[in-house]
Amino acid sequence: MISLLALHNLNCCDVLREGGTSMTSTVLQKIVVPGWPEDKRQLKIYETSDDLTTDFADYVAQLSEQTVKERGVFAVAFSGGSLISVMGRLCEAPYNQTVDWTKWHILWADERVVGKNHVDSNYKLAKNGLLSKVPVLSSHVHSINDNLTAEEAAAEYEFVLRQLVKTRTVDVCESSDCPKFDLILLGMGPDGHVASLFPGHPALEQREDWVTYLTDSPEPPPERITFTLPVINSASNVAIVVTGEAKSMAVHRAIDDVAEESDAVTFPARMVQPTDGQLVWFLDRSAASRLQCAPQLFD
Ligand SMILES: O=C(O)[C@H](O)[C@@H](O)[C@H](O)[C@H](O)COP(=O)(O)O
Repeated sequence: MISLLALHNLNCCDVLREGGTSMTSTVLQKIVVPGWPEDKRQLKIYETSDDLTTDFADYVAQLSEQTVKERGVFAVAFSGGSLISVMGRLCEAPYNQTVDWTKWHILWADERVVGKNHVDSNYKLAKNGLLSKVPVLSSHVHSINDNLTAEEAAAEYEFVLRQLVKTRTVDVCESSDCPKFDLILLGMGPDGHVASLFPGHPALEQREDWVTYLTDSPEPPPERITFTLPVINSASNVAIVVTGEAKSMAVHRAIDDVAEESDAVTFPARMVQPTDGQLVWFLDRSAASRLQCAPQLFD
């Protein structure tokens, strides 16, 4: 694994080269930025998708253990896409035995407004890829109502979320009054979208609602609901998992300091900046291949 800590002001950073630390990794490279809180932003780059998947499973399992100790529950929000197959590692030993699945409460950071059995359903994807294989309690799986319009489904999902916040099943963020998820798991599209927050779409601007809706998603299916940025940025932990060369330019725009200045307020993945929480990017080598902050990785 190659780990870069603290993503900004990388031009004034110290670079430390260390030996491999995990069983499968070959290189660990750590960039420490003076003045940047190392525990708030991390970028991890892996030689192989297998390295990534295993370290990601460790990360989720550790957060789950620590949070269950502290709060008695673990409130996590999933996205769709390839993230779910990465999460598949959690169904295997040792995680299937060591993770306290009965304490998990699961919501969706975004969902397509289709039936739960539809091939496009993020619920179905997560159910087949993870939830049906581990002892999560069905009463803790909070999926959207698939009998409603997108607008109604978003309003109802926000209501569900408000009830979970009232009981502190989902914690509350004191600075924003938004839900404070223990963990929000995101993928990223080649256009930089996260959850169903697409570049240039008004949903990206939404600051009042916790859950909003789209009927004109640039990517099919057109009708979706999504957490808004204030909810994502109020989480205790956010992980963004990205693999493949096709997303390397978006990774560059989301992370590098040299990217267009306007990207800070228009490029969704770059706008994921948890206020008090921690952000970890999990990348494979191909996805990281255009990162200017780490050219030494690719010499
Ligand atoms: O429902 C969705 O469409 C997703 O939640 C979306 O945000 C996804 O995570 C990205 O498009 C990346 O998907 P891939 O990893 O499959 O490219």
